[in-house]
Amino acid sequence: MIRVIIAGFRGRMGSTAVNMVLEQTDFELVGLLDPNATDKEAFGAPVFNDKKDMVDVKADVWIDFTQPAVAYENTLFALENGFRPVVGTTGFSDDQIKSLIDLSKKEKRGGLIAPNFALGAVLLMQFSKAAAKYFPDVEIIELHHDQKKDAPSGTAVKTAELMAEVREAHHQGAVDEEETLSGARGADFEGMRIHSVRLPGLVAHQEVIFGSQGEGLTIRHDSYDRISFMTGVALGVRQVMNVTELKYGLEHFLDL
Ligand SMILES: NC(=O)C1=CN([C@@H]2O[C@H](COP(=O)(O)OP(=O)(O)OC[C@H]3O[C@@H](n4cnc5c(N)ncnc54)[C@H](OP(=O)(O)O)[C@@H]3O)[C@@H](O)[C@H]2O)C=CC1
Ligand SMILES: O=C(O)C1=N[C@H](C(=O)O)C[C@H](O)C1
Repeated sequence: MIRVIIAGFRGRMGSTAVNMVLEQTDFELVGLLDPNATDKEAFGAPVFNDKKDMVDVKADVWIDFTQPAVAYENTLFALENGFRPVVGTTGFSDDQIKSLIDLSKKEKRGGLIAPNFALGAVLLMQFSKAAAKYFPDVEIIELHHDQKKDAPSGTAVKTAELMAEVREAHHQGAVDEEETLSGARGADFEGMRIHSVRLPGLVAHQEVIFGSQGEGLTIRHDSYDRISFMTGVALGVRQVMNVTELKYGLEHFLDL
């Protein structure tokens, strides 16, 4: 049995993850965290309001779908207290990811931070990296529900990071272009522009648009339902049991 804690269990993703964990015959839900929960128990597991009260919970994995402001401190807490983090929460800085990987190696503890657990989104990122080698002029449009706290999305940032590995940084668009309305050209990641759309009705979507001489290429992924992330979360929970360091990106556990 893999004993699992879920932080953020009342949220959109956390509640979907509760259902997923309860459905797996090799997972056991052993703890739930939410600062504003009033029940002492839910889904047969104890509920905590403060992570400091969870140090004695016997758990193997800490699933985290909370919010960007607490993602780093929660992951640090998990690693320091013997829980393997499987984190979907976004908003980590490069330095934070690096320091968490260093700590996990020191502790010899497996873990995963995945900006996107949907298998199609992971493929989109890999395909985008392959395309950027030959199509270095590229813009990202990410589209999400209007309650999302961070922009750009973690997926858009990771996509840009992967493309930056094979693409030389350069300015895109006219050298003398001018924004007559501030922000019109979006965020700038080494010259790649990232545009964030927030609308009710959306879940999570991304287009990566490449342009070249006389041709274009568009790669798109859609999560229509949060169930789309659960295959990846379940895979992550099982895989972190077999490794001794924290990985950044679900691709590390896929045969690509
Ligand atoms: N990697 C992936 O595949 C995916 C990642 N995400 C990311 O997951 C995160 C959560 O998204 P979503 O579920 O939509 O957000 P929600 O706002 O629906 O849920 C977040 C939950 O976390 C709770 N929370 C806040 N602070 C803490 C804390 N310190 N400890 C425990 N729980 C806390 C909130 O409680 P309260 O409301 O009471 O404050 C809320 O219930 C976001 O960063 C999002 O970008 C989302 C989808 C997929
Ligand atoms: O907030 C969301 O909903 C999502 N967040 C992640 C991100 O920022 O990339 C993953 C997915 O896009 C859904």
